[in-house]
Amino acid sequence: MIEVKDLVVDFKGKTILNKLSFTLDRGEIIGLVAPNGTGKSTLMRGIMNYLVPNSGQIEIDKLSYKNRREEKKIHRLITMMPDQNDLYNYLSGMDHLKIYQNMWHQTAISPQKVIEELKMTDYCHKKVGDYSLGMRQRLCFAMQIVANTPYMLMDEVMNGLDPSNVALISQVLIEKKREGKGIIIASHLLENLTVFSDIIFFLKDGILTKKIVKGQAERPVVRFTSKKKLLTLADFKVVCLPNGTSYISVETEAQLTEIINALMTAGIHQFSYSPITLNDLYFYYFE
Ligand SMILES: Nc1ncnc2c1ncn2[C@@H]1O[C@H](COP(=O)(O)OP(=O)(O)OP(=O)(O)O)[C@@H](O)[C@H]1O
Repeated sequence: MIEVKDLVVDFKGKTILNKLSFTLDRGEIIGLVAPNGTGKSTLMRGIMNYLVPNSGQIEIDKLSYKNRREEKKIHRLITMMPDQNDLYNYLSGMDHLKIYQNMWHQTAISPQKVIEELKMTDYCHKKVGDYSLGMRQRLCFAMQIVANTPYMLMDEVMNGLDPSNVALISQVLIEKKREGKGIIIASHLLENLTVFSDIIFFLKDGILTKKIVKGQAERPVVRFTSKKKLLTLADFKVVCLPNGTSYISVETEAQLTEIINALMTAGIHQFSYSPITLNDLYFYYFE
């Protein structure tokens, strides 16, 4: 289990993480959502001990960064997905995978198997300098999958991938979860995060403010767009999002009927009724 307790990170007097706490079990995926520059990478770098937090505790399977020996043990248990800038243009994809296989020889799986699974057979022997953005991204993901550590941190794993590759990597993530991996994924592809995450956290003001749990339906809402900005409708509070959508929360069936009648009376005939979406929640929390 990864346990983060009261983590504080300040940069130049600005508090980025402010007593942030959470736990991650093996066999669980946490999705991390926040606007650019909020602290997602800082949190991951803190968990990897790539930066020294101002205060707080980080434990990984009860090990902590208290000395070099424990740090080495931790880095056999956890990897952060490499960044595209870490790749060597003059080496092939296969070379990179072999380096990772050697470095994490205690846990590593066969690069060949991963290459087939990620459909990289056609290009894995070519030099990385000739790869497209999406090919490089798949290689970074493949490197972490080869290392095969029990815990994996992934910052923007879907960066630059087309929809087929997003679907492919989502499937691999689900498989990894079934194998018992504990994974944290920061992503701006909100709907995609719901495909594999067990819990999605919104990071705001240095803490995890909103927790969305898979299988627990969010409150239902009636969503609509109207030319005129409405603040209320028949005594119901209307929430106007900056993406042009408005919604009204619905608590009972009777309320639903009342809201629909009010919308019709106001000349609004197009609306939908469903649990609030992750996109709507994002705008509600961050705009
Ligand atoms: N080494 C550093 N020194 C000073 N400030 C830093 C440092 N690293 C990050 N920051 C600042 O901390 C804040 C959080 O950065 P971070 O990279 O964690 O954001 P993020 O949520 O991962 O963003 P993105 O979605 O763009 O990747 C930003 O304001 C950034 O400028």
